[in-house]
Amino acid sequence: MVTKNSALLEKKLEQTIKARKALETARKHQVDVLSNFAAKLSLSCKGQDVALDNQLAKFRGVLQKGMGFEELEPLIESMNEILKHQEATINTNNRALQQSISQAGKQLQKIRGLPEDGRRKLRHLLDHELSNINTTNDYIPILEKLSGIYQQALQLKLSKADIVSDQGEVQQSPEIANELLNLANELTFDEDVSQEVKAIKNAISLNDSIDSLLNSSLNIIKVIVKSISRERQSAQGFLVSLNQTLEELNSSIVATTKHSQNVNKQITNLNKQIESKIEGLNARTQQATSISELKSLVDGELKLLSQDLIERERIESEDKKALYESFEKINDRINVLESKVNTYKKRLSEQRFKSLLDGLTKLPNRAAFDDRFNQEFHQFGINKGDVTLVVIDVDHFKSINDKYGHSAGDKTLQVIARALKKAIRKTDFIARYGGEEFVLLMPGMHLQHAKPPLEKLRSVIKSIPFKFKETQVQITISLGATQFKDGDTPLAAFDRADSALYEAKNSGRDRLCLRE
Ligand SMILES: Nc1nc2c(ncn2[C@@H]2O[C@H](COP(=O)(O)OP(=O)(O)OP(=O)(O)O)[C@@H](O)[C@H]2O)c(=O)[nH]1
Repeated sequence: MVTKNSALLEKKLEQTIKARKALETARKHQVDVLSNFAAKLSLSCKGQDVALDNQLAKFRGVLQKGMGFEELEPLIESMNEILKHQEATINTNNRALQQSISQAGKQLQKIRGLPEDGRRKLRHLLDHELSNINTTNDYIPILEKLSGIYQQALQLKLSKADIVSDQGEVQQSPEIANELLNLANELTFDEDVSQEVKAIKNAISLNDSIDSLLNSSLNIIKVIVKSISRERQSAQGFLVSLNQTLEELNSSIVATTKHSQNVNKQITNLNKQIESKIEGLNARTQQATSISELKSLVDGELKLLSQDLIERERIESEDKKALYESFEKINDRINVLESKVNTYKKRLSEQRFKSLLDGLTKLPNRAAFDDRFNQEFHQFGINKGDVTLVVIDVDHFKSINDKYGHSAGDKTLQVIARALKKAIRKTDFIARYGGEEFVLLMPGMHLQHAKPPLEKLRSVIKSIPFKFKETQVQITISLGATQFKDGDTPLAAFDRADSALYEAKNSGRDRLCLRE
């Protein structure tokens, strides 16, 4: 019985030992997996904090040796302490990162001419994505997007600035060439500089290397200096002749005054003479004793008196004649003066008119547009009437220049300008903003109502039968429109129309886009 019991006990013991071994093996496996995992996890935390790195290295060493929990516990405690600080540091860093991303984004928003899709992405990123961040990793896609938009902006800037090759030599700069062309377009002081300006424009469009552009800039400055000095000479000439005429006028008046003073003296003397003769006659008539004596006395004195009176009349009539002649002369000189002043006034007003007119298309230029734009904006501030603003840009205009020459490009701009002017209302205002860009102001026109006439404008241009070098060419325009709204600034309104134009360009050109 005892043997049977002990055999049973032995068997149970064996089973228990086996179960315990299986449990230990499973436990060891679990501890190995966990240790491995903890070691990997600790490696991924590496690099955040030196003290934490040291503790983690020790931690991994202890795990590798398979030491007990007693050795791990103090390490875990000190790492916990470090991690607590680490969390606070990460939070502060994240806040700083968020702030700097937001600042960088706002800075980017200020860049003019950023493509519309970049501008939209940026707005979404700043208004929504940036405020929905929970972990540091969430910043990564945002930073990627931001760096993409930065690249776009950088490209935009680079295309505007000088591009220097790896070898250090300055290459082409199409944007500067554009600006110079616009400047050259405004040089329309006198007919005789128009040929020079034409030659400069040709040079700019044929070669936009920095050296050649510098040369063209120099030539533009020379034309300006020449026109200014001619203008100054002409102003000086006018002042000299004005002065001369005034001097002549003055000496005429002085001579006339002197003459009149002389005549006055002569007449006063004669009057005195006549008076004393009358007095003498009076005294002698009282002494006369007979009629015959009285008669001969009066006869003699009257003869003398009448001679004096005739003399006085002669002097007076000569004086009148001299005065009349002198006034005639003065009048002539005043007339000459007046006509000189009028000629100069006319020239000045022509100059002002010309300086507000684009030389090539004869449409108002950018300066004229700025004047009118500010005026309309001011008016809008007072009466809040509808004003639609449209920016119009000729599509692929560069290729016209490239394929058919700059003169063909010029002619195209003239034809388009004429067609645009013809197609708008009398109350609208169109100007050449620069290059192949036009701006249109439509006072009293609501943006939605502007759609049909603007679509018509687009199709009018599209249907012009351009022909270059025997080739029929269709030219299209893209339009971006907006309207003034409360709280606007001229710049904000213009930017809206401009970004609507970008949208029209980016979505295929030959179209109108509206931006409320
Ligand atoms: N003939 C001529 N060309 C001009 C004048 N002013 C600017 N340009 C040219 O206009 C072209 C404008 O080109 P881009 O700004 O690249 O635009 P685009 O070719 O019209 O293309 P999209 O606007 O993108 O459709 C440049 O080649 C300028 O040299 C001008 O007065 N006369």
